[in-house]
Amino acid sequence: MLEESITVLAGVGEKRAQALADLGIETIEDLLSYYPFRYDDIKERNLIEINDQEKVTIKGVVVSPPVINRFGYKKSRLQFRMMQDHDVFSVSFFNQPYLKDKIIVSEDIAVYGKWDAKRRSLTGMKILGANQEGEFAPIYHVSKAIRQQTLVDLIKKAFTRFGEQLEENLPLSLMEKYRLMARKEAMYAMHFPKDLDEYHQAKRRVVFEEFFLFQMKIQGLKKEEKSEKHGVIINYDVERVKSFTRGLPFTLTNAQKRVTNEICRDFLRSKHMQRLLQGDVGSGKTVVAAIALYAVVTAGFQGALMVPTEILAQQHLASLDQLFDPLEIHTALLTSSTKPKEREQIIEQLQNGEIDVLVGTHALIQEGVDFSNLGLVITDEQHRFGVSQRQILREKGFQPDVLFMTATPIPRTLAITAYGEMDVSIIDEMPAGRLPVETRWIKHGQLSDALKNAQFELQKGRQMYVICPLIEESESLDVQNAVELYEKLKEFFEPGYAVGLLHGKMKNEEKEAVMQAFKENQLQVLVSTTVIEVGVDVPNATTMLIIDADRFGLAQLHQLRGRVGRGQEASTCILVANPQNELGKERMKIMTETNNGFVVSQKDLELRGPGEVFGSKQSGLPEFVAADIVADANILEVAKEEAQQLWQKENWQLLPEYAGLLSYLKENGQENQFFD
Ligand SMILES: Nc1ncnc2c1ncn2[C@@H]1O[C@H](COP(=O)(O)OP(=O)(O)OP(=O)(O)O)[C@@H](O)[C@H]1O
Repeated sequence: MLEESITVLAGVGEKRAQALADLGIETIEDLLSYYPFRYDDIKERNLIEINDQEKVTIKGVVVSPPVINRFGYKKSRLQFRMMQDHDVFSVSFFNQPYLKDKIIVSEDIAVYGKWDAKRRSLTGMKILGANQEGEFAPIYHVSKAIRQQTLVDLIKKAFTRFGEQLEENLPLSLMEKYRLMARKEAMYAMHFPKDLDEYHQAKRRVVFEEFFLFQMKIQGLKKEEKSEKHGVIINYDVERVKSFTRGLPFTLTNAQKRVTNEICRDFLRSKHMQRLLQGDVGSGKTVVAAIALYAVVTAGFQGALMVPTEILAQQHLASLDQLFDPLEIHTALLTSSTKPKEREQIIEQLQNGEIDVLVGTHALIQEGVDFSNLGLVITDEQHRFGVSQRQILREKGFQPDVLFMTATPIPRTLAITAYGEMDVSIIDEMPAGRLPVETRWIKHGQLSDALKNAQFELQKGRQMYVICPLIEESESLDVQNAVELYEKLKEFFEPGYAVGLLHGKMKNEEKEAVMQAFKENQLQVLVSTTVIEVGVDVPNATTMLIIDADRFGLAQLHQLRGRVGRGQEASTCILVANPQNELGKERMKIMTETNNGFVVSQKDLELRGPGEVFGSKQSGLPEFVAADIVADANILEVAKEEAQQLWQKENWQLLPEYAGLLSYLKENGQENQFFD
């Protein structure tokens, strides 16, 4: 069975299974659909046409026995000579002495490696069987514990044993209409394509399948939601909402008023709200969320606000508590670190309706958390609240209105295509009195001058963030970096000003305590990794210093910069970077030239490509394995239309042509009401 654990494969014990699980591979099906992220071209090449330093596969005959030289304990070089046509050249393999047995004089061999034209030698990376099939070698994301070859072997084994069970899940009519490859062949070819054309065909099929299945779920859910007779109308108390808004510490911007009206209008309709609220960093989305939650409560419903991190959950709760009258609105916080006893109490109070607004991380919609009357779910960016989450709530009997908030401008058509129908509200105006953040780019050598300047700001009673980069390869290096910087800055600023440290490895309570101290101005300088990226709001912080700024993407830099300039004071963002390439320089230049998030995102798209920007978790769009919602937008559009049409067919579920599709959808977690 495809859902079986990978431990059924020979060679996968407990340890290896764990290493595979770390890569997200737990079942046979996971393994079969763990596609390579690129392929090495291993088409055999002729010596004459190869350029210096090119990675190639050369086929020839072995003309000298292999010789091994050892250096030190583990290092070695294995050398032999090969001949192609009448050309003889040398081949070296480093630190792979065990390959010796594969090199037999007078036999044919194919070696993949890097060609050094001057020396006429090949530095070997791999020996390929002389009858290697295909022109491409798949390259996977692997880990220390799982090597490329191990994965390839496992995937091949899994195909041999389970490949026959990969049943077709697309209806024949669609396969014919779009000339799609069969599922089994396509999945195999995604790993081991014979040639480029086969790869393209396989990819097209796999992408179509992903989009089509996704759209089937979305359209199915929509149809179901529409057919519910008792769509909820959230009849909020206009006067109370008005007076709440009047009581805010500031007047709403026109843009905030407009989007609030749009949301409130949705409440009064029985149709479910599915709205995307876009607004640049600091444009005041949180307040709009607060008004929406307040309105829902006045109508006797409960509201939930989901955010990606604990710190943010804490912070949002604190700001809501400040805005709401505690006698009137009862809020609570639920995250994965809420103590069991407290959690129990919260759950009870949710069920009996004592809690009006629940703020939390995704723990909020987990098993065992039941509301008494949930009317609205607001989710922050970076948070997926997709089909399956809606499904979970539906099963609990709720179909709340949903508001997604994001600072990343997702092109409208894209959002609609990806989510089904979605309305979009845009806050295109900053609160009055905001001064644009001045952004400067300096080199590392100028850092101490920048710190001295920053000190003037601190003297005025302001605060400062210092961001050190995330080192993706290693979380511990990351922490080490942050700690070193923290020590240095402590030396520089203390005793006059207190310096705090925040990084991903700290316990949640520690993080909260540091954040709280910074909010209360007990700390004036906060050294942090990117954990503060989204949503942190300390208006008194006016300086943001980003170390090695060229290592961040533009959208991320803009998010970080958005942490300052949130009050009435002039703020500065200093990018410290010695970029190694043009792209890095270009990024620094753009940041110093514009403060507009929409422009930054547009440039980010141009420089990094859509896959990087929208394929990433940041946009809050659904994630796909092989498909890319921007690059494959045409296929997405077609898949959406096809899914829509199919759902319009009366009882398509009963027709034999769709048996494969239906059983696939059922087996993949969609065995809920709307397919029965
Ligand atoms: N109309 C307004 N007038 C003055 N200040 C405002 C207004 N709206 C919001 N603010 C303040 O501006 C700051 C930023 O608002 P908020 O945190 O809601 O922004 P956001 O859009 O959620 O930003 P981010 O995407 O960075 O989280 C807050 O300190 C908030 O109190």
